[in-house]
Amino acid sequence: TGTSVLICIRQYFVDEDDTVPQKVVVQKNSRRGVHFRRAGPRQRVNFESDEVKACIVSCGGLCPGLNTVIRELVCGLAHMYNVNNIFGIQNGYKGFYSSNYVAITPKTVNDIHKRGGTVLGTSRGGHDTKKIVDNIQDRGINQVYIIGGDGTQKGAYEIYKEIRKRGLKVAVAGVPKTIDNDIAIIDKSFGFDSAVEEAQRAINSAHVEACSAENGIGLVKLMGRYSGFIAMYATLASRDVDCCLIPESPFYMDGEGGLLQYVERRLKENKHMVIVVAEGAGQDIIAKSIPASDQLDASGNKLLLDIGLWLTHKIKDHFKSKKMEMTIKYIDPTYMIRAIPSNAADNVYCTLLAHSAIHGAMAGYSFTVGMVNGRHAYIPFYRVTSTRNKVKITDRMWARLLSSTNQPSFLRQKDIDEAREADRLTNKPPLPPVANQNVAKAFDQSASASSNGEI
Ligand SMILES: Nc1ncnc2c1ncn2[C@@H]1O[C@H](COP(=O)(O)OP(=O)(O)O)[C@@H](O)[C@H]1O
Ligand SMILES: O=P(O)(O)OC[C@H]1O[C@](O)(COP(=O)(O)O)[C@@H](O)[C@@H]1O
Ligand SMILES: [Mg+2]
Repeated sequence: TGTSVLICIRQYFVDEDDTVPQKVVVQKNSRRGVHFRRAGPRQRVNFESDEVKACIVSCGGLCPGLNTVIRELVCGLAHMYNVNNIFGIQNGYKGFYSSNYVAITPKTVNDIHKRGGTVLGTSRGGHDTKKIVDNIQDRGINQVYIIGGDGTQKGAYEIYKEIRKRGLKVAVAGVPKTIDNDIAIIDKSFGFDSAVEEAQRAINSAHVEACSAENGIGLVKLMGRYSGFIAMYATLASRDVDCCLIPESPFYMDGEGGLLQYVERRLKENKHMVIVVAEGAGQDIIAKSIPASDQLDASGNKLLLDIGLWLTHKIKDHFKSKKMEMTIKYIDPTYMIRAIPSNAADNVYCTLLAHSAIHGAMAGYSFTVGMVNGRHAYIPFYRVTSTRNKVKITDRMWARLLSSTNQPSFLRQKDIDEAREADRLTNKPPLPPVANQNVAKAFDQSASASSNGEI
């Protein structure tokens, strides 16, 4: 009924009909395309302040900014909507049914944004939809804030569907977290900027080591299981990198146009070089020489072979066979990067995401919140979970990288054709799931089709 919305946000109400387009670059005669609900405070909210019992959980790997999101969810609920019944779920999804819920207040989270990690703890695996929703129901929780990556948002969608099935008045708000920046639809994920910035320190060290040796090579492995965004942006930011390898762009080692030939040429020209490799790059070529173990982590993610170590050995062996003096230093800064607190830009972004999530949950929506073309929007879960954001090697950004490093593209016509076909397929919108599950509103049975997150 809106009575609990405080004066301070009243003048900034968002019109219920405001939408954010998924695509801003279109052609003159393009169709209208997909639009999402614009995030922000509504005149009509679906909860009274004293009725709200909110909980917050963080899942998956660490990412700079997790504590900022937690802090701002708590402070935003308390200060904007006078909600004071807020609980932390410990150690990820399994904490819903295996640990005590911890009461949190603005006072207890006051300083946490200055620390890396998550004060709530996190984990992989342990998503048991029934047990989680049983606990939500038993404890009378009616707003669930879920911070996590692609796996976590899939889990949030399962929770949301179960809540709908049971007809509960519970809003589920997903806040997308991924240091790899691989979540679809959104412009970029929080923590990404901080990670790119911190990666510069590793690249600088690699450069110093490389420059100080005869034919020195500095090799840095950065995060990026399936998407090479951190590697690409860290390379573009640094200007010291001679070669960037990412999962999306296949490469080969031997022969004309191969990586080893390029490394040799670069050392002859420059006497040193820096290589940045995303952890998911070249997995297919390592698998040819080391039998892949096909091991999975607790969440079902494939455990990767260490491309950095493998490349180090291959490069060393190559120069040994050529009797050419060289030194290679391998740096893996993964956990040092993702454990830092978020930088100023990410802190602002985390704050806005948390506020947008709160406004949406107070209005009764269930969604993943995210910035889409610079505007905050409520995105139906299935849209963010059905595809993964990847570097498009047929796009201008990758072309910019190639012209900045001067590296060969390592691509054969077949690779380019495959990439074009993949782009064509990902540009096809995913089919909406079965009726009713597409609805971004968790309750309010009177809601018509226009209450979808997308319009
Ligand atoms: N398809 C899925 N359905 C339900 N829960 C999932 C699914 N995939 C992952 N999860 C759960 O989400 C959590 C985080 O997933 P994970 O892949 O480790 O990290 P992230 O969310 O950062 O990608 C884990 O607790 C995992 O059990
Ligand atoms: O060693 P862990 O904790 O499993 O994490 C490794 C993975 O975590 C990541 O940071 C991504 O984590 P998420 O899948 O949770 O977003 C990857 O870059 C890396 O592959
Ligand atoms: Mg993930």
